[in-house]
Amino acid sequence: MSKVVVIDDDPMVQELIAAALRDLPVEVSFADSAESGLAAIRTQEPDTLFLDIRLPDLSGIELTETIHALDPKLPIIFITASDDSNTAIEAMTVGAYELLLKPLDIGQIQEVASRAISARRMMQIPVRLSNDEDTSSNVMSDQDSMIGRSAAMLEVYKDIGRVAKQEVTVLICGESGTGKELVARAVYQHSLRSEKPFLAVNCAALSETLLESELFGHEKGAFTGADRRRIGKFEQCDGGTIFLDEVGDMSPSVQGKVLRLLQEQRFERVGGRDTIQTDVRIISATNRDFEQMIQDGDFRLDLYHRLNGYRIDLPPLRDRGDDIVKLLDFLLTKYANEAAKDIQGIAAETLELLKSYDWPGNIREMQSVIRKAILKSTGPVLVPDCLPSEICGQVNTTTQDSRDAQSPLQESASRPNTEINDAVDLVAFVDQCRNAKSTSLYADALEFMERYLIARVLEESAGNQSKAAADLGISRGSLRKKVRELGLSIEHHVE
Ligand SMILES: Nc1ncnc2c1ncn2[C@@H]1O[C@H](COP(=O)(O)OP(=O)(O)OP(=O)(O)O)[C@@H](O)[C@H]1O
Repeated sequence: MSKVVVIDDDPMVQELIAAALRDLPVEVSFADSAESGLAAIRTQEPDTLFLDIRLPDLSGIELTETIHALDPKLPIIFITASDDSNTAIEAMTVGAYELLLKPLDIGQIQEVASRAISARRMMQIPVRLSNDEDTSSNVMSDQDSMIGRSAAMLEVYKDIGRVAKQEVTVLICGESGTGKELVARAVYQHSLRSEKPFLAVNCAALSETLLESELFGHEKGAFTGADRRRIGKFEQCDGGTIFLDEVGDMSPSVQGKVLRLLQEQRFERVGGRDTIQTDVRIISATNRDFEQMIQDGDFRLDLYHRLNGYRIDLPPLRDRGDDIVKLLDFLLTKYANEAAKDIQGIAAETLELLKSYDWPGNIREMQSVIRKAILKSTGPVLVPDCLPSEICGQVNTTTQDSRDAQSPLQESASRPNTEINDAVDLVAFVDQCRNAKSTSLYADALEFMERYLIARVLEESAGNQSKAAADLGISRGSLRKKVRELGLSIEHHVE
């Protein structure tokens, strides 16, 4: 469970933060002075800190230096009553993760705390490159493991070792769900900047204006809604590492600005005149075909060369040979433990089906399939009935060779639309989760509902992403991200 410390002498603020964090899996401790706060940080070793800018014995900004000496990567969320942009700037330049203005809002506290805890997790939880025989014994350790000892994965581990300590940019390419974020974290954790922050930005999740402001910051009045100056990630992360996820989704204007930053290590905030110097290492990742994007004029060749100081290609799961079985073993133990179910293994027939499936959503899809199979299972061994029909059906009708020869469109035409059919009975799904004593019912039910909704809208728009995104009221980038996260496939719906 993550730990949060709140240093604020206002009991109302303490109460509000306690109420906001009540439903999150966090343990919260409170302190009302700089001195007691420091003691709490020493004993609790928190993952995130809420810090009042005005404390009775010292200012929060002054206290930050001591806190950073204790824990340089602790995300600090400053709380301030003043809407004074100088305070905001000072807070961000001493290394604040975020700044909250009073009056505080419960939803905002929850959102910022979740982001900070996840940022801390990325920096702190070691990524273990697992080429050991025994994967299941490591399941309970507090590490994120990259399972796999296939020749292709050993090359990836070697690449990480070769490049981590070099001060060059790294470009990680691979299909969705292949582990690009884990690789980025492993590079950072083994780098010379591992004691400095690591901040991730998903370039597909934000509109062009918001992405530009997220990366470079903005001046007050730079655009509608810019009601105060904001410090961007490149300024905030000086000395550290920025992970640009889905970098292929950047608009041409943001591409131009990132290129200049890479060439000169300088930039201006949106709407600003001051030139800001920064020193960041960029690791980026994409699941798009860069060569094709460059040919089509969608990505700048000069920026590609700058981002590609060293390229790591992650193989799709279907090309990782025996790693599939190791991953199945790892995930089975992990999710059976989580669901507190006594699952002893996978039936031979089920294993054959899982081995011959082509896993278009890679490891993320496998996680989802195994979690659901465990929930569905009524005995100690996973039988084919526990698998979704696209896995059960496929092996009976096509051999591996004939499938290799099929185009995605032929393949989708031969598949029943199980994403929609499997997803209609929410009541039965919730019943199954309750019977299995699931401890992640909320997340599971939301995923179940999203899967149905997105598959249905994609089906109705015949795979037209712009139309589907407009109908859902989300950006195309967010739609693509959701499709990937849920292991769905857009081609599957194209007529
Ligand atoms: N080799 C591996 N062993 C175990 N788990 C893995 C491995 N690779 C990835 N995972 C897990 O699979 C999930 C997806 O990984 P990750 O987010 O790194 O993929 P990604 O390539 O960045 O996906 P996307 O392109 O959709 O952002 C994560 O939960 C990650 O921990």
